[in-house]
Amino acid sequence: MAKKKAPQKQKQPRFTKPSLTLSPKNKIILGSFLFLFGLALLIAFISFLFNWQADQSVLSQLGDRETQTQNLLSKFGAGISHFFIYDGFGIASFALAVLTVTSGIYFFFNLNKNALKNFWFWGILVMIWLSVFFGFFSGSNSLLGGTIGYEMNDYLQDYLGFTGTILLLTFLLVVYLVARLKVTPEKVLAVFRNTKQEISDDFKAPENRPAPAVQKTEASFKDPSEEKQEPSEVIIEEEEKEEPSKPQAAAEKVVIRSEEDPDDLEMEVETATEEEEVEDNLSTKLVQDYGEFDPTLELKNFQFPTLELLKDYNANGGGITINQEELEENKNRIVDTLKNYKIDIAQIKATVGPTVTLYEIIPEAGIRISKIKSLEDDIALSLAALGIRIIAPIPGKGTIGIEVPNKNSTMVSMRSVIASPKFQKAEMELPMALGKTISNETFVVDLAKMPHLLMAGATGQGKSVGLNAILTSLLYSKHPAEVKFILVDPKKVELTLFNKIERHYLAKLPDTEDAIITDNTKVINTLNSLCIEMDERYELLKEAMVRNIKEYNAKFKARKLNPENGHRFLPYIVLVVDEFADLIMTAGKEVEAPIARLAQLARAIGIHLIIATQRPSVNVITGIIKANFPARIAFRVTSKIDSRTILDSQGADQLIGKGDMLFTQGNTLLRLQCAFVDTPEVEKITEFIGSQKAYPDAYQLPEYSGEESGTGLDIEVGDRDKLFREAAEVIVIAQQGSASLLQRKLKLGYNRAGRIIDQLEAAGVVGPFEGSKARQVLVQDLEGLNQLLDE
Ligand SMILES: Nc1ncnc2c1ncn2[C@@H]1O[C@H](COP(=O)(O)OP(=O)(O)OP(=O)(O)O)[C@@H](O)[C@H]1O
Repeated sequence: MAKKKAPQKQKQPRFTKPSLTLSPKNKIILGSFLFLFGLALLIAFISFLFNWQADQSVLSQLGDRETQTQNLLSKFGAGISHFFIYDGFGIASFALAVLTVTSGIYFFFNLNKNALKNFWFWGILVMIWLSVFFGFFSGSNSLLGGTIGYEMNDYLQDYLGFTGTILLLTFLLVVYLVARLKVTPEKVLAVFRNTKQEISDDFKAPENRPAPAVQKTEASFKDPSEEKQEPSEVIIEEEEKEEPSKPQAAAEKVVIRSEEDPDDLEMEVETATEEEEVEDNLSTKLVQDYGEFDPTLELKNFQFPTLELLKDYNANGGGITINQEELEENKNRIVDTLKNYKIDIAQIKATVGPTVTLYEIIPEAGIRISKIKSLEDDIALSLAALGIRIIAPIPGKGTIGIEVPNKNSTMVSMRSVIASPKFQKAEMELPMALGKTISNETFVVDLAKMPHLLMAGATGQGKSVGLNAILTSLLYSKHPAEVKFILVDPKKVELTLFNKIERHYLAKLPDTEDAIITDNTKVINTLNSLCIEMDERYELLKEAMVRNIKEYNAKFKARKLNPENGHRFLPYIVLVVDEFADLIMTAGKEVEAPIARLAQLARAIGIHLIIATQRPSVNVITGIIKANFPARIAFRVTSKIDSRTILDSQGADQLIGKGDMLFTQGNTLLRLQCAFVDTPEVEKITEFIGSQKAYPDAYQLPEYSGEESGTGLDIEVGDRDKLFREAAEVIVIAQQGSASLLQRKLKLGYNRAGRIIDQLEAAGVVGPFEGSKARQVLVQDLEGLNQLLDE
């Protein structure tokens, strides 16, 4: 299949690296020299075979002009042939001549140099092998192996003996056949089988053979019986290809005519040749010259935060402590309680986690699961513990689970999850180390796969810590070039620490001061701007003919997308809203609509949303939002109804708080202990990052001026941009009022293009802002424009 050609308008990069590669002209000169030199070697070698004895006596006088030699290339021929054949590798030296001729052809036609290197490598090996092999016969003819072949053969025979040398040469031959000619036992067998098949086919009657369609057509002109007796030979002539630049899939024409009867009707057979792959030359060349595009280059000395910045909470005490007494006591209570209700247990097993212990029981046959489930409160009463959860049955296992909180829970430190191999080796786009599971395994998920996360929990149950844990995970795994955060914090205090990494990791609207958004009206603008970014990204993906951001960035890194056409490396954007309820209460539909739109569409283009709320009621987490957030985290909530709103099932109301949480990605519920990261730790991390070299500014989101600022523009004529007139013409000709068009055509930044659009609106060239659609152009043609502007 033909690969996509590099964009037509691709230009040479601005700086050209001094290159050692030959210019096309020099390649032709070198190619012809090598070709002719190789040819001279061939002629000299062949001539040497016949005249070597005659010329041998004059070898010492080759410097003398009067000396006569028989070699076709005279003294040069005699000398060089003697050097290579007699003193060198014997007749195997012909390989050198062939290799030189081949090199000439390769340079002349500028063919793939890697293949040439391969030729030389294997050619030299074959030459040495042949020379050693012919060394066996050097006694009878000293030209066969040459002096080197003879000596090497002699040397090998001294150490390995005659048989050993033969075995070694055979082994090397096998290596050559397998490594170079790719001969495999299967292929050898297939060749044998084919030959056998052909022989047996020959014995079969010709009419039994399925004749190719073309032969059938030809046969219809002849007497079939005649043909049966004397199958006429056909000559297949390949017509010279007239136009080498014809499309690759063009059919190859073959003329078939009978040799017996030259007057017989000629028939043209067309067979479609396989489409050749069009090498994406420019991108391959760019990658060869400059290497793959590296998005991290601008901050190439950026250092990821070190583990030392995180506190080691388990340093003295370490890990989970198993309290045998507590386990035994709980087990007995569970067994006794169930026995009171006439439920016998066949087996019981305990898994101790950081905060809860899971008791898995297998009841005796005939016990109804619903009966155990209904005893939840009774078991909780008898264990005198909060937060007991019964999972009946545990999905994927034939057991019933009873989760009982530990008396002394163990804190899961952020350090332990970040240091775990699971996180360190995670091959994910946006890895998040959320915490540890009940079996004490580190739990890491990919935000890019989720693709959006809804987080809820009553106040003080660990939401903010959870958000910090997620952000910390991303800071520990992603370079500032790869991910950008938009932080919305109506509470104004939770995420302020991240201000320090504004120019590394944050994204914001142009011309705004704070990157962390605390004002609800700004949230609306940011969300709408993010929608514009989303549309732009989809447009870029469409142009690049890829389906998602991963493929797009891979293509961009391989330099197959031209930055001059607006293509750029796309970082992931993670929008974090700390208190969604507050937002929806004040802005309502205005935020719900863009959030729903982003949630529905943004997954492919690398925009992911994390939304946290204290109040998981249905007017906050509306149906449309819920439908688009399949991944959910629930910390402890106060009522069963809230639990249902977040998880679609109860359970979150039975959690014990302090980071105890339930996680779902649409199917099963998983109980996790969230990793704990304290404010001073976050502060240290952000300080560590913030003190390093940063980008000049935060990542700029597309400008969105909001509806109210779109009207009543009053821009002085003198304040118009220098490119105002040119921009107006571009817009009128294209009849499309979009800033991105100006960006592309006039190579402007987004801000300047946006400003020009505002000026065009004020001048009456384009209509008002219409959301993500292009503005209406109010002037029909250039004449109209001139008239308008002259006024
Ligand atoms: N994973 C955890 N491990 C241990 N303790 C935790 C964990 N998460 C939270 N806590 C404890 O709970 C307290 C409150 O957590 P956090 O501030 O995250 O609550 P919140 O849900 O954000 O509350 P609010 O909504 O009022 O901001 C923390 O100060 C901490 O002591």
